[in-house]
Amino acid sequence: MNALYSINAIRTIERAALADLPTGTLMQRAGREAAKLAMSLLSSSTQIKKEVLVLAGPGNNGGDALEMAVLLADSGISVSVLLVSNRKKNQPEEARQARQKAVKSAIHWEDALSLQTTFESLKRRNWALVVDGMFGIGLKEALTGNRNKLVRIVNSFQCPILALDVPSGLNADTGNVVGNDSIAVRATHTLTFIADKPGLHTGKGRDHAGEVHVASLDVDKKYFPATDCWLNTPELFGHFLKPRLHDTHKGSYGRIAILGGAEGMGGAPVLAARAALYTGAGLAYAVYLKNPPSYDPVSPEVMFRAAHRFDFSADVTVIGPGLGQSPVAGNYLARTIASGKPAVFDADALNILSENPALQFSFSERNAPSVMTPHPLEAARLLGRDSAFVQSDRLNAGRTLAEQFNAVIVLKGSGTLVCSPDGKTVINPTGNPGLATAGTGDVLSGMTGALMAQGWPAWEAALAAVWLHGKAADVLEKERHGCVGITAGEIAPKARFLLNELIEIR
Ligand SMILES: NC(=O)C1=CN([C@@H]2O[C@H](COP(=O)(O)OP(=O)(O)OC[C@H]3O[C@@H](n4cnc5c(N)ncnc54)[C@H](OP(=O)(O)O)[C@@H]3O)[C@@H](O)[C@H]2O)[C@H](O)CC1
Ligand SMILES: [K+]
Repeated sequence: MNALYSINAIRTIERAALADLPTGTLMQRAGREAAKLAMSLLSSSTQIKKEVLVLAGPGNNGGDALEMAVLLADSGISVSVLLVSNRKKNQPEEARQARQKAVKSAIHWEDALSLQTTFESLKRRNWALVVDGMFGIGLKEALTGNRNKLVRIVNSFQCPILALDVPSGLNADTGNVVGNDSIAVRATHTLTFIADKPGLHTGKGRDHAGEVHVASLDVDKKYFPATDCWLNTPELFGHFLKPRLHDTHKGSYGRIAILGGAEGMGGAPVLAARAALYTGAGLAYAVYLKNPPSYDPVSPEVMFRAAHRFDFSADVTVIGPGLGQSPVAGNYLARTIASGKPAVFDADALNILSENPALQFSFSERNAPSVMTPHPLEAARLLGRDSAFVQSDRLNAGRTLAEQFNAVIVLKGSGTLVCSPDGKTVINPTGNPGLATAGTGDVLSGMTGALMAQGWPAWEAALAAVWLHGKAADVLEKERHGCVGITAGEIAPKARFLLNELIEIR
């Protein structure tokens, strides 16, 4: 359903399925599905003469592209193919057969020998659609030389770009561009084969893959191994979306305390506490290390306390928003870890933790439900690495932290990950760059804590909070005609609506 599979798993499935099918079956199916999607993209093009450029690589990804090109040409569409590698040796058998078929079709072949002239002519033409069938899951190294130049040209085109299986240059496991600072196709649409892949949805994946479509190629479910990786949907936390009973009171929905608010950062706990109330917590305290305000006129429902009067009796503590890294903050972090109560660890709580091996040890010994919500730099500090390391393989970083700290990890960023200590990974598809603004992390930690305070397990609370937080930003983006200028305080009221809507439709 929303399962995601690694390249290795896809290879295993493909091998098993191919062994039971005549040669070329899956490639022909891939070509047919690609032709269908290409036709539908062309049908919304306003161009009168609809010319399609197909880039076909040396392997089976190129074979898929040629199967598709033949079908388009057969139906009267003007198709030009550029063979990205003319190599005939070691060509996979299916790809060789696809090329033989293509040679006999009405395809126009671009000159692959005088590439510089060809590149110049490609730039001048007004394509209705470009299909990227250069490289799929077989790409091994960065795209260099002429391939790099070609991708640069393709990325400058204004027309729809349809990537087959994976945008060339993107690692389908990690969502990183192969060769780090190299290049990958920026597609508007990706048609991925057999099953969906994690790298299309996290890191750089979302920017490169565009709208992702999955074509299973009718591969029987019996070939699919169990997976531990999914895209986030409300089905994953649906069990806890329950209407409230009349005979309940505020205590039934939990008390949450947000611990932070060092000098100069007093807004962060308020944002988190408000978000907790909007997500249904019965009572929310904003606990300040020093000098709490007496009340917040905008949200007088939030109760303010000084940390020295806080006794960790709340059902859930969220520690981190505006916490700072003072020794006092460190003491409260140690007490939260030792409290034996469910807790969410965010922001400076994570920074303090990353510098303190003794705290890390006591953290890993905790038995109470724990959620950590690092952004890539905080995750990097916890791992003793840099953020480039985290971003180069976000799944690996999230899974490592979950195991190391025995906590649910929410690794924020494009395609936020939720990882559990028992190895499950969920990638969140909601959200947009409007969330890249101050305070949105505080809102997320407040929302997560609020669901835990209402009795949700840490895993489902994190999944729901991340999904609702992103979806709220998507709703705001639609309403405002763009994602620029979304502010953190706007998110929780929208998330409240979405949460109630999910409960209602269940
Ligand atoms: N087999 C089927 O029926 C189906 C396959 N599908 C599609 O197949 C691809 C995977 O195909 P594969 O041939 O394994 O790999 P690719 O086409 O992605 O690319 C491999 C070729 O690319 C060369 N290569 C790799 N990296 C580079 C690079 N940096 N620069 C230049 N060339 C590169 C590689 O050459 P080698 O010499 O290293 O072997 C290969 O020639 C999959 O993505 C699907 O699109 C479908 O699933 C349908 C069924
Ligand atoms: K591709």
